[in-house]
Amino acid sequence: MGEAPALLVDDVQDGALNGLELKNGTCKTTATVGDKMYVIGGADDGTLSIEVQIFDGSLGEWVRPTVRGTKPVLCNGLSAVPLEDRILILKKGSKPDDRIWFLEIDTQYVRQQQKILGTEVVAWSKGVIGNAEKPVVISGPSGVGKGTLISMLMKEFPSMFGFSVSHTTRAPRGIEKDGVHYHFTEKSIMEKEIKEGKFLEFASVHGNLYGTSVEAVELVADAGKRCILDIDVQGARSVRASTLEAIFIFICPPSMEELEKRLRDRGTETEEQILKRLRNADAEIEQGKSSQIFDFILYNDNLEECHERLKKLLGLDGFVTAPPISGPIEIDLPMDHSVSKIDNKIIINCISSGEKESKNLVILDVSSLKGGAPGRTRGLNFQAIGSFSNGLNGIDQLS
Ligand SMILES: Nc1nc2c(ncn2[C@@H]2O[C@H](COP(=O)(O)OP(=O)(O)O)[C@@H](O)[C@H]2O)c(=O)[nH]1
Ligand SMILES: Nc1ncnc2c1ncn2[C@@H]1O[C@H](COP(=O)(O)OP(=O)(O)O)[C@@H](O)[C@H]1O
Repeated sequence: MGEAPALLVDDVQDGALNGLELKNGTCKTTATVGDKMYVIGGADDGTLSIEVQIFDGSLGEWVRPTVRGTKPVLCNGLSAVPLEDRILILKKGSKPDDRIWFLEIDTQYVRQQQKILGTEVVAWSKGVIGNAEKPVVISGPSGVGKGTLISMLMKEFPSMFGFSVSHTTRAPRGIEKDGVHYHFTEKSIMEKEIKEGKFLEFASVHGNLYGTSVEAVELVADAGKRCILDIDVQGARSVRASTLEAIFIFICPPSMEELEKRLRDRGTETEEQILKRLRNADAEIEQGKSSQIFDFILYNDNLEECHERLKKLLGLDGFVTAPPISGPIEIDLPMDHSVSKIDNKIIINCISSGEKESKNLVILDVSSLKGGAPGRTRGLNFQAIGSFSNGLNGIDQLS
């Protein structure tokens, strides 16, 4: 707190209004919300990601907040539009799927993090047009067949589903590969990363630490796929309480005897580990059936039948290959644009200077935002209004 700012207050006050770019060489923009002015942009130390500093007018000092989420990488310019609890950031000259970001300043997640850390917190979340398919959370006791069912689904629909690769402190089994089945890690490293906010959820299961990193879920979304998470009941509860909207499925064994048989026949655990897993299974099944966490309970008696039922509840029955996934719609934002806001509509006035200079409008509707940090902000809608040569003629169509 109170550290020397990369930019002086006077520079900011002279150089920029809300959302306009500063002209001091490094690409920065500002947004003022209440007493706080957020300076967002490239750090002067050559860091490649977009940094955030806050000038708190009520204290008269600069604050360097704790920044959660994956930071966007630098670009040729930024525009900022303050919304109620977050700031919309438009990146100029970036790839189409990397143009819309949100800097959360007072969302539920940010307030929760502030409470834990006792510091000022902001969080990044990438914006997604429309509603991407919800991730699928699969839980159930050890040996019930979660991994088998997930493999079958991914084999049948390889381009549709992507697996969230968890971190774990347990040792790899014979055929397991680091980075594919799990990120095998050390307890001290994982605990440090948990403190740094890199995990969407984590839990101690059968004596080891397991967790889903925000990055694991984002990598699947980046590949345009629907994310599958294989996590325990505690993890499912944490995800349920987070902003990640998902479908929650609990897999039950037909009987405890059959569960024990499957675990023993799998032959991957020592006797001691098998007994620990069986002891934990009772409580997991009870919680899975009785808690309000799960949307569906599937009994995995006959494997093929269970696979079919899983496909049915994911809307995939009858498909030989996966139905086309409605990929992210991309908006084309030219380098030159100006931004304004009317109610819940962000008006982006694009200027493209070709042979004949033309202008067009893109209207981003932010009235139905869903999700957010840690993870994507979904539910953005947009409308493009055709080229016109002067003024803001098209704007009448908005209000
Ligand atoms: N909370 C949480 N649980 C996980 C995660 N990854 C795996 N698990 C759960 O940890 C438990 C043990 O997993 P694993 O060691 O692979 O054994 P298995 O279930 O017998 O195959 C299972 O209930 C998994 O669903 C994670 O990232 N977070
Ligand atoms: N419906 C089923 N009937 C019989 N064996 C099964 C069934 N589903 C899974 N299995 C077997 O049970 C063992 C445990 O399955 P696995 O997918 O590893 O469970 P989990 O991931 O839930 O720990 C594996 O050897 C698998 O082949």
